[in-house]
Amino acid sequence: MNTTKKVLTAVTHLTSLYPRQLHTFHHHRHYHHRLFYRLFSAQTQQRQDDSDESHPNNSAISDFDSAQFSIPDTLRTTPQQPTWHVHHRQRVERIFSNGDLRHSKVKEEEEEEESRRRILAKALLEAALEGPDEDADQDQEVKEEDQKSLSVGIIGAPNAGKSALTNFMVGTKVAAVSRKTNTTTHEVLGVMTKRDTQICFFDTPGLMLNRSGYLHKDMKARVESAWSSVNLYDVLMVIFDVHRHLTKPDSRVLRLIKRMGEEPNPKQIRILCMNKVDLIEKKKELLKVAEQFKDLPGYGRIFMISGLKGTGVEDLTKYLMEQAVQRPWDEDPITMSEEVMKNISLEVVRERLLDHVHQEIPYGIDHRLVDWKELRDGSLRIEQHFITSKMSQRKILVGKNGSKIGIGIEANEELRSIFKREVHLILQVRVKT
Ligand SMILES: Nc1nc2c(ncn2[C@@H]2O[C@H](COP(=O)(O)OP(=O)(O)OP(=O)(O)O)[C@@H](O)[C@H]2O)c(=O)[nH]1
Repeated sequence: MNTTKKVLTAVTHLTSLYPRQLHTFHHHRHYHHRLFYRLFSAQTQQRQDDSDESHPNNSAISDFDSAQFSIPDTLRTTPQQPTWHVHHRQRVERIFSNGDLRHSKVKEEEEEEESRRRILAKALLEAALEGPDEDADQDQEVKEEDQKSLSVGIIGAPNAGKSALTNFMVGTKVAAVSRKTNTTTHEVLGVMTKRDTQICFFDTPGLMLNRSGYLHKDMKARVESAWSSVNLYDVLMVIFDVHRHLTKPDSRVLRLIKRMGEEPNPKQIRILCMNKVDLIEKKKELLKVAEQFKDLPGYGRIFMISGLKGTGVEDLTKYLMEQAVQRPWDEDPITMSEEVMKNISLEVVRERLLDHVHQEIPYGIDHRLVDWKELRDGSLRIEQHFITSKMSQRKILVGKNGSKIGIGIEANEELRSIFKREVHLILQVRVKT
């Protein structure tokens, strides 16, 4: 857990404590006050950034605009000021305090202060007791002489699950980043940097064998150079779809597995990954397959995994980490071009949307990045629009009374932690007329 996450966890815990605190320590009048405070803070807020109000897209009719809702600043320890006019507030407070406004206000403030102090002390204590922060050292620079590296070539038939597995290991966003920074002959599928170790995963496309287990003649020259470079990886991971192998085996895949495992390569560790184990109901079947390949001396280990669900992936990652050798890293783990960041911002919102909508984003909805601006304070203003021609689709995206606002809040938090800076994410759902 990185520091931000740790603080967020502490503060989430802190906010969840609030209702209990209200019942335990505060009398009902105070409770009403807090309740109204909450109602006030749900009112429309003024935009705080220096965005251009006259932006052409902003003037368009929008059915739902997340900018109209305040994104809670979870790290703030003092409550946000209500936006209702002070007179309205005082009137409401007077009703609930029977005119004894001053007295109750002082008392409330004292109680609030006391309660804040307690909660903060508790949260800090919990954060301190949580033990060393696993990812915290990732923010620290690792000296070149301390760096360890491992290159892993992944080989398998199309659809074996190479990308899904790499995505699971390194995180989708990181994979997307490294795809773009790739400069090698083989495509970089992903880069995982943990503590002093960096693992680069490479795809090895076009390395298919013909039915007799040899290279296709027509592509021989091109493919041969690819094959020779396969030997340059520290680890070669042969991956196959075990479900397909049990239901509709492909002789070419079988030959590939056999050929790679025929004999040990003194300069390379080879491992065999039986992927998509989640699709196999009778787990005994898996043992049969493992049995089938156990006598191939070329493989140091056989792993049973599901790259999509994550089964067995931790074990595989641990194994790979242990194979890393003293060598400076190849990739800068944190460089991101603006183009990549833009794609990430779209991907994160789409992911969140899928989580909330529980179905595919309806066909025909246009999801666009309409504005990307770095503000003077270093924060990012990102505006994305969903454009649809159907009211029914608008309902799916917006939810009842804008209940899907959570999408924007969660995506905003995630982007903030990926980009390591403040993010103002504005989402709009618009109906084409
Ligand atoms: N059930 C299940 N499906 C998986 C798993 N891994 C991958 N898939 C699915 O298999 C399909 C192919 O996965 P990819 O990761 O794109 O496969 P790939 O090897 O990168 O494919 P190419 O890019 O064609 O070489 C996708 O629909 C994945 O969702 C798994 O562990 N379990």
